[in-house]
Amino acid sequence: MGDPLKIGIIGGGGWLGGAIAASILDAGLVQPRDLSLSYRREQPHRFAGSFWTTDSQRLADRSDVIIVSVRPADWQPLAVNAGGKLVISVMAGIRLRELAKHHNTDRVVRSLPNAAAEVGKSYTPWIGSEGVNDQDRAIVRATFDACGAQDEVASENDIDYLTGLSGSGPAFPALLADAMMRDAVSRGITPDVARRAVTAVLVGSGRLFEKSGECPAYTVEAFVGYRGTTAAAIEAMRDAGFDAAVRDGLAAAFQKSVDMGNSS
Ligand SMILES: NC(=O)C1=CN([C@@H]2O[C@H](COP(=O)(O)OP(=O)(O)OC[C@H]3O[C@@H](n4cnc5c(N)ncnc54)[C@H](O)[C@@H]3O)[C@@H](O)[C@H]2O)C=CC1
Ligand SMILES: O=C(O)[C@@H]1CCC=N1
Repeated sequence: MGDPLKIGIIGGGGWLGGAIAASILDAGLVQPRDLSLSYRREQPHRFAGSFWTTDSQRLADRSDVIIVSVRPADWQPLAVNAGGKLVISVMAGIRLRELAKHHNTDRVVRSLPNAAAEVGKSYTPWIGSEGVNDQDRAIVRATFDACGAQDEVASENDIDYLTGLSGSGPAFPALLADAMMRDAVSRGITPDVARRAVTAVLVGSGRLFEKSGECPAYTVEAFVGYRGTTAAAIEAMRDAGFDAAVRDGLAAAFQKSVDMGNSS
């Protein structure tokens, strides 16, 4: 890649922008002095040695790669001319064509990390426009490998679907954890014990999946095969509509991403 890479993150003061900044600094993909971050109101007290600004055009002018990490509703008023540079969007819904037009560049990437970027465990699907070259692809891979794992996917339709599945994904175990905790507390378990138990279940099962690499269906069937407490729980949850609730939730997220693209 030759000269040190200069990266700018528009919305670097936010949740995801800050997580990406921390990950790429930790990975040594960018040096603090070569990282620029823009914010809207109050400058966050992090990333000492990097360049903070409220002027996102100035950020773009001093960067080779511009990551756009503002909320979709804040993107239309964001007037930043990338002048042909590589622009990587992490925004839900916004399509490649609109990104290219809006930022005056044919080198655009649409990506969708998730909140686990904060702990280096995001999964990030992405797709590039025709103008994206091999060196750009290497930068995108390095950026999102630093945040966890990444895949280049075949279509923007895949991104719309994965926006719900993996982009929104960390919210779903949180939903399950919340439901489990509330049930436990309603049955007299102390909130402290309930929280420790539920957290251990989530972290432990995630690690088990990562280690074994086995298909979730196999794990479920193995538990069902015991014909014990787990089978009783799984069957009751399925009878109450668990699979349909997941399917409907993912369909709603997919449709929302498509609708956001249509209205951007
Ligand atoms: N948080 C998440 O789990 C995920 C978020 N995303 C996408 O990432 C983007 C950012 O989301 P979050 O970080 O969660 O939101 P956030 O609200 O925490 O961060 C956005 C930041 O952009 C700043 N901002 C807005 N307009 C600006 C401007 N003109 N110049 C400079 N800064 C500006 C805001 O002040 C805020 O700090 C969204 O488009 C969202 O769709 C994608 C995947 C996961
Ligand atoms: O909820 C959202 O719209 C964003 C995109 C995926 C996760 N957060």
